[in-house]
Amino acid sequence: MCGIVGIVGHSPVNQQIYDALTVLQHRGQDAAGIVTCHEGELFLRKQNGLVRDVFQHRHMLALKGNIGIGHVRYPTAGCDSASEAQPFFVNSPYGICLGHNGNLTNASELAEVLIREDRRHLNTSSDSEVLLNVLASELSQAGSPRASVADIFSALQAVYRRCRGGFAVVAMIVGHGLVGFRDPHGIRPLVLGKREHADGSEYMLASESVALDMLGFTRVRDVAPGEAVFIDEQGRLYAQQCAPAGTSTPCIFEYVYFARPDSIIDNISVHKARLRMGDLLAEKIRRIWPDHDIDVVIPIPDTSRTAAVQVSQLLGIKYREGFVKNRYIGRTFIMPGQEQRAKSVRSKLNVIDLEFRGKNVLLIDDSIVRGTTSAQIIDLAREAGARRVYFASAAPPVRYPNVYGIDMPAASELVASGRTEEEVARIIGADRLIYQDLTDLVHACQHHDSQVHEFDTSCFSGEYVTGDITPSYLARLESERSDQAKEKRRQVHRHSLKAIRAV
Ligand SMILES: O=P(O)(O)OC[C@H]1O[C@H](OP(=O)(O)OP(=O)(O)O)[C@H](O)[C@@H]1O
Ligand SMILES: NC(=O)CC[C@H](N)C(=O)O
Ligand SMILES: [Mg+2]
Repeated sequence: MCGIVGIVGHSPVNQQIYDALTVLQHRGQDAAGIVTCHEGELFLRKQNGLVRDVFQHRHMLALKGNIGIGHVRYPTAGCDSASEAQPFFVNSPYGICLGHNGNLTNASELAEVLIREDRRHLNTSSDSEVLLNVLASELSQAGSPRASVADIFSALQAVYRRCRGGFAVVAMIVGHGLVGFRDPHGIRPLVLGKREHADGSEYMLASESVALDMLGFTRVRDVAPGEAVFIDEQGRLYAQQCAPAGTSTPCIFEYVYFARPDSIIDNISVHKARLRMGDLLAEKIRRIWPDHDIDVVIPIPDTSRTAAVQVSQLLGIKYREGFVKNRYIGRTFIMPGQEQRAKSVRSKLNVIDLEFRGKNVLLIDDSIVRGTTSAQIIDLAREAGARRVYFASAAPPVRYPNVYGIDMPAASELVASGRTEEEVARIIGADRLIYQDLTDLVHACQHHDSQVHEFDTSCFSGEYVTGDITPSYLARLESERSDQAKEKRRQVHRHSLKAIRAV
């Protein structure tokens, strides 16, 4: 899940985009990039690493201009090399830069057509580079020295006809303006904000509203599924529905784990959704286990805290912080390899023994995906002297791959895939395991003014809203993107780099 941001302002945007990326850092820790434009010239800095490491003072000074876009990356396609950091750039037509959150499900077919028919060159295996080239190819049909707003929207209509999958995009056309668009199902989030300046209105697009809050922009609305917006350099906003409005099905995993709790996505407060997840989980525990013997509810920091507070309150059991998190270690789940993920859990979390000693503890997490966190945490709780260790997940079992921008490509790596809840409990070592029901999760995220009635629940249900996901697609994805396949590619990459240096 990447984070994207774009700003058209009346003063330099470099620091503002940097600040926005720091609050979107939880969406991608592998690479970061910013591109700005000043008097028709582009300034780009991108590299692997966290925002604070990628941009030094000298880079910031060089990022001139009142318009720009930024990206933090968590790879879901291609590889994790710096060459695939975003934003991407193509010089023809007009000069276009693009940052993408999501995953195209027909990227390889598109790449073939781009090379064979559109005569375009692709330099990486990134699906985002494919998306940029589809946009460039369609925009080159405009045929005029400067694309009109109508040309931009008609190019986007063609992009929607060609591209499948999940995508929220910010793009910048040199000397012209900022484009934002979102896939026809609205799987990936994109929100529009506005701020008044002495010289006129300023606009911002971002993955999450928290980035608007930080910069003093007011949340105007979410970009609608299949809609495109264009803001020219003078600060005029244009919007058009470019793909037939389908059913809006935002990714439910944003509410479970990805988004910050202080964000509002599709008019749904992530914080409130997580509170309701806690309420419904507590109700289920009460229903199926009325004579439980839980002494204390303990969250697994960070994301599960909101739900855990509610579980404790509704069950009338005390809440205790039993794990202390090292604030300098990032999110484990979005780290690239299993070895790194497993090591990080232990170095990230430590126990306060006295909260466990002699007690029956109920540990709460927002989700169990590979089981990396839960298995280690349960061991820690036992070592700390817990009598019984129960575990509850605020989300249902994750049994199916995600193909829309979350890197869960291989069913075989998901601890609940093909297993019953009892089997998962045995594997992670829990005395009892309780999962949220999917209908309850959906209820927790819905509310009457949100205008969202359905969600992309594919990793829980195996139902893919784009309708193009076949067993052979999933088999190919697994063979290309499992941890094992990625590690093999990294080795080859390392060797090839050595070979180049040796020459
Ligand atoms: O079953 P797993 O494969 O371990 O994945 C699930 C865990 O990963 C995430 O935590 P993470 O450390 O990434 O982030 P957080 O600090 O926001 O909870 C999530 O909150 C779960 O704790
Ligand atoms: N997590 C994402 O949104 C990833 C975007 C894009 N597919 C990439 O791998 O760079
Ligand atoms: Mg966690």
